[in-house]
Amino acid sequence: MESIMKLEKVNKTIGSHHVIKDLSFEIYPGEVFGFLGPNGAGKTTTIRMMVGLMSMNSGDIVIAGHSVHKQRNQAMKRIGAIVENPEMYPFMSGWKNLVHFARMGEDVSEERIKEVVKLVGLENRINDKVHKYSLGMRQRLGIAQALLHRPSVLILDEPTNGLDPSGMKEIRAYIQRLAKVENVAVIVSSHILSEMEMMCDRFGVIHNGELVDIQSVNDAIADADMEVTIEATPLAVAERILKEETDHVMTKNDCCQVVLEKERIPEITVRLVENNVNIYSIYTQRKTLEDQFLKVIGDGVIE
Ligand SMILES: Nc1ncnc2c1ncn2[C@@H]1O[C@H](COP(=O)(O)OP(=O)(O)OP(=O)(O)O)[C@@H](O)[C@H]1O
Repeated sequence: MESIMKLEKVNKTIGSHHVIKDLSFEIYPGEVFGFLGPNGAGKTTTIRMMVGLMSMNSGDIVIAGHSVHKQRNQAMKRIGAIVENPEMYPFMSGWKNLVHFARMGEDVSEERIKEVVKLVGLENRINDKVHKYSLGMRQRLGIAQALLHRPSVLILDEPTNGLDPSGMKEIRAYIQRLAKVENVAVIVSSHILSEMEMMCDRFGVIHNGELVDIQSVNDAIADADMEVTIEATPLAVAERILKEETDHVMTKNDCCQVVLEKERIPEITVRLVENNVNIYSIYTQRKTLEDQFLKVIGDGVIE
């Protein structure tokens, strides 16, 4: 599949600080792409360059075949974004707000407005004034507004920020659905990793302005190490054998806890049994995206 957005060796220096370093990656239609990184990693700077709010020092961003450098207007027409809080008129209804924004763009029909309202599930409340909306509803109205002109890429900076768990769940479901229905590539930035795990198809991790990891969420989950808790006696023997196999061994109550690749579990179980260790139970739990993320960025200290 051909990508819809391509970053090509993007560099940005602010003052004397080299904030973005040779950043290259691609985004595909219909996917939800999580853009992850600790505070100060360069996410907002990158997003500001994607939406044309900030220039690059070198490199290029190509959106639906249009270079942000050479064909800025065409490139920007293909982008929908909520970067800061969406601008809404609180004493106008959601519908009137959308009509107002539709007039500022080209070729947005009433049919299209109805379509985006349905996509974000605001049909029943669209005639209410925006000041009566919950934060989640305002966020969904913002997404509807960003979708009006049928962008190829939708960029949402921290879309679940400030929402309660049920609001977060709702936004997640709408984002996933609209990516598929509209075949739009959605880029979501966040540092809430459990959120990303539930919402995204792929994710990229940026640290100190550099891309340090990019992979599908499914691969990340499949590759994740397992946390294995083994209830065994004699515990001291089990502990000694496990310590020969891995550095990550902890003993708790009647159990040893180790972190291992899944493939190693059978061989280690056999070794324990061969050494006359009695095994009463083995409990395995996959490490989360959060653990993987910390592994990639180390202790998260920004240089
Ligand atoms: N206007 C500016 N002047 C000086 N330095 C800046 C400016 N804007 C950003 N920076 C620096 O660039 C780096 C990247 O910042 P950026 O805001 O892009 O990070 P971020 O990943 O979005 O972080 P956060 O998650 O905290 O929003 C930081 O070190 C920041 O201090």
